[in-house]
Amino acid sequence: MGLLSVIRKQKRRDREVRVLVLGLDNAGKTTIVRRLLGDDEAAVRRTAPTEGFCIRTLVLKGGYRFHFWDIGGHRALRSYWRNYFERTDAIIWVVDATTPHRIKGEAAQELAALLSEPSLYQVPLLIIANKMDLLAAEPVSSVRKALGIDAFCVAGAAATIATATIATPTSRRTPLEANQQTASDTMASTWAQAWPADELSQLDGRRPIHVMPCSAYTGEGLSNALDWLAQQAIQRLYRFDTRGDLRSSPSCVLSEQQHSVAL
Ligand SMILES: Nc1nc2c(ncn2[C@@H]2O[C@H](COP(=O)(O)OP(=O)(O)OP(=O)(O)O)[C@@H](O)[C@H]2O)c(=O)[nH]1
Ligand SMILES: [Mg+2]
Repeated sequence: MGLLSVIRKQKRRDREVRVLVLGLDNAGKTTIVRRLLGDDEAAVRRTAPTEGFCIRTLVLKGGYRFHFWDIGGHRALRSYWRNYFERTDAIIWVVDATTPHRIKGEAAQELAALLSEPSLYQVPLLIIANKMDLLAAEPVSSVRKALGIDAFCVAGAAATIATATIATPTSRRTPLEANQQTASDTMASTWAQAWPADELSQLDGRRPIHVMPCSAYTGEGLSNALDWLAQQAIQRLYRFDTRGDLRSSPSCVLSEQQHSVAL
């Protein structure tokens, strides 16, 4: 039995899932993790740049322990990212949707490097287009385009991609979002169909990628994002479990632990 198989077997027994939360500095990684963990409003809204990393653990229904490794995204820290790649079960890549220039340049480059990592091959990737509460936020379709995700498919990087949208209040819509109003409203009512069951059974040998618009401030979109991630990660590690108990929602959170380390 290979080492990977041994590790997988152990993880399955322990129901441990390791999730790397990566992205450029100021993207909103720590805010997202705090929102997911249900921290109080003051803690969610008052973050400081992460100097090293912080591990937060969510226990989801079914006893699955999701360890979120929130790692600092400042340029000086990025060379340390690879120290955490080993035994990763899922990646959350966060972008600040109000910074199209950074998404197209720095973020796209870092993401491309990440996806070419052999140790992360086949690891599910959730891309969060964050800060959708702000008027300056680009629509998720533009974020996806700027990141160059489609090119990974064309280049044969074997990805399955789905994109979802959230319905932004009309008063807060950017001109671009307003143009997409009809499509956006339709998608918002079909969240559950964003990743059909068929898709899950076809993922062997490929990397599932999902692009989700969210606001860590309001929490909008995050529950659905976690839901997708949980299903992908668990399906990958524990493929014999049923999907019935994987539907995550805040009520599925049973406990949490915290551990921080500065580099
Ligand atoms: N308006 C708005 N601001 C946000 C949102 N998420 C995060 N922010 C703000 O963006 C800034 C950066 O957030 P962090 O969560 O610290 O960013 P980070 O990605 O962890 O940054 P590093 O730790 O430096 O890598 C903070 O001022 C947050 O309050 C959001 O959804 N909406
Ligand atoms: Mg941080």
